[in-house]
Amino acid sequence: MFALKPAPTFKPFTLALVQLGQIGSDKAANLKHAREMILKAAGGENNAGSKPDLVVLPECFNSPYGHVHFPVYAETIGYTPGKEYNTANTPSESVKTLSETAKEAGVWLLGGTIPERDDSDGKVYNTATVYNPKGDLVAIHRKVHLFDIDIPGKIKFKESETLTGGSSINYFDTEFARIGLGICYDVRFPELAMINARKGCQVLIYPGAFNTTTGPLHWELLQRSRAVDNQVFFSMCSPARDLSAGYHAWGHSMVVDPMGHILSEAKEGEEIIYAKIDPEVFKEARAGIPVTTQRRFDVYPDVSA
Ligand SMILES: NC(=O)CCC(=O)C(=O)O
Repeated sequence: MFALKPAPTFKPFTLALVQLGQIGSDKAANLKHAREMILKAAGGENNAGSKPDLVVLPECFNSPYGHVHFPVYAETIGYTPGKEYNTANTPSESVKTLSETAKEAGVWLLGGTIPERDDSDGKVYNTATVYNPKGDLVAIHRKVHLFDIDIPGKIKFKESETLTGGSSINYFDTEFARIGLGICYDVRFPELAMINARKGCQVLIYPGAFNTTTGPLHWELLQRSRAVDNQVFFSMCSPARDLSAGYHAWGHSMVVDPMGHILSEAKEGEEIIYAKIDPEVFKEARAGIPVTTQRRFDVYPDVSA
């Protein structure tokens, strides 16, 4: 079992997902647009009725999505988990932009993912970065499971041509919840979500970019499954669909509650969606269907760690 500091008391909060469009080959333009949309999400009118506490961007928001692009757009972050990080001196223009924008907007920001080069090993990762409302970089997650698939006649994709998989499981604490991280294809591996849930995460959020083949089959199914099997809020934030791009993202960013209800869902285009996260729903789900206390680790001890 895990020796951890207790999770923060789960409090109501508002989540905003930015289903970002206009992601092209000009990184500076991508960053500029991302900044505008974060500020819009943080300041604009919304159906949740309050300023969001946490804003989320999609996977690979600063570059086109494809293995040939990752090394070209990769930036060095140099973040060590648990160590203070000075974003004022960061070599990464994406980290600088996200840090400044989180501070300007006064929100927590899960800044989607960017291709990250680790100078210590020269490897490139698909990495999510997280900022508090002061603009401090407080957590990263490197995509653990690389998206290598081949569905004949439909889609072939091989992130491992240029990316390396991360090797840690990550979450961050806010004043309203413990939030577990994953990235896109990571959602297909229930173990990752399960471990974060058992570490006390009440909410799991994965920037993602499914496609028009697997999206209609599994995007909603997997999110509702991870939500229900862990009795947590689960959310994925996609880029908008762009049929002129090399990769056609599915869109449909969504937020699911611990009973499997979809609280909010985008369509295909650029859109900001909001959801009120209510801890009562989490408590009621766990009290009514108490699987979190009914596990039989005596029967399956190999997954009890
Ligand atoms: N970016 C990704 O990891 C895509 C994952 C995906 O589409 C899937 O079907 O899984």
